[in-house]
Amino acid sequence: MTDSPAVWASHLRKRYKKRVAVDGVSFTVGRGEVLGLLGPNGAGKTSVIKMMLGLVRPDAGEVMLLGRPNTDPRSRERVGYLPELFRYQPWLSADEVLALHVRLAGVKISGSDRRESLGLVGLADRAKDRVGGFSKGMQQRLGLAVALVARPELVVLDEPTSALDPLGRADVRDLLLSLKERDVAVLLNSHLIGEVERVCDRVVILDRGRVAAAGTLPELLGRRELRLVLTNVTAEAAALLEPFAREGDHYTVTLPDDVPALIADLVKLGVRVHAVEPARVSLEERLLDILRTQPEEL
Ligand SMILES: Nc1ncnc2c1ncn2[C@@H]1O[C@H](COP(=O)(O)OP(=O)(O)OP(=O)(O)O)[C@@H](O)[C@H]1O
Repeated sequence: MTDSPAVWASHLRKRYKKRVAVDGVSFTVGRGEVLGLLGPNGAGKTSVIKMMLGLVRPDAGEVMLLGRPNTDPRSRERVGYLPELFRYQPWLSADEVLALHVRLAGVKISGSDRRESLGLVGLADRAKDRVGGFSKGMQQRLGLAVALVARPELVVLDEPTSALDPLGRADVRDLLLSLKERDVAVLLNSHLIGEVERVCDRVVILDRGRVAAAGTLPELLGRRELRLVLTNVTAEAAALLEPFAREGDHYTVTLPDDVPALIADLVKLGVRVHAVEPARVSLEERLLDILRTQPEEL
């Protein structure tokens, strides 16, 4: 079963009363792949995650988790989940919360492995402290430890860094990269686009319940650009740059095959070249582009 994808979701659909929250969403997450789920508020990301994990019943569609239909409880044995809204038993210590989840998962994980999980999320010295006294960020770290403790093959993280400080976010990024190295698949729902851009192999962009775009980062960000700072740009030189976007002396053009040749031609025409910088559209720019060009009524 290890050659089946970690997640295979096909044509998921969910309506809440009159509101269609998810409308025909399909995607896969490969083994060891980190898939980012992006989209504006209310796009349907959490609904997709909940249907995927069997927490919400879809109106239509199917899901296979780690090679088993998600209607089979065994499909979730090797799945770790950090929900968007988390709350752990305030009267338990961090270690007791982990021990409880290990028992619920029905796996054998030793006390030292539990401590290792707490160490991974920076809570090693708080194992015996009651969760009720934890800050929100510490509770989120604990949630990550809960998601990881039972050695999952798939980890589903719904906004895992919403309560974390910048250092905590960097820790989570490292954690995600180490999961990837261990061939653990990750589905990451995050509004922090920079985070998604840094760790995800592939991205699915949802808008109003539908997949607006999907692909690897190079596929989504394919358009490469060259940014130049130029003065003395004559009409003849400008023709060489077409099509371009201009802000003052800053010109953005499609990346040409031969950058030195373009620069040499510009210089020959008397243009003064102050800076040349190849650039790629950021995921944020691309996301806004995609969402703005979506038809109003889908
Ligand atoms: N239990 C529910 N009852 C009624 N409507 C719901 C329920 N859960 C979600 N919805 C609706 O479904 C739509 C999608 O919500 P969902 O929480 O999946 O979006 P999201 O992309 O995760 O949003 P956010 O980024 O704000 O967390 C929204 O219009 C929401 O109001």
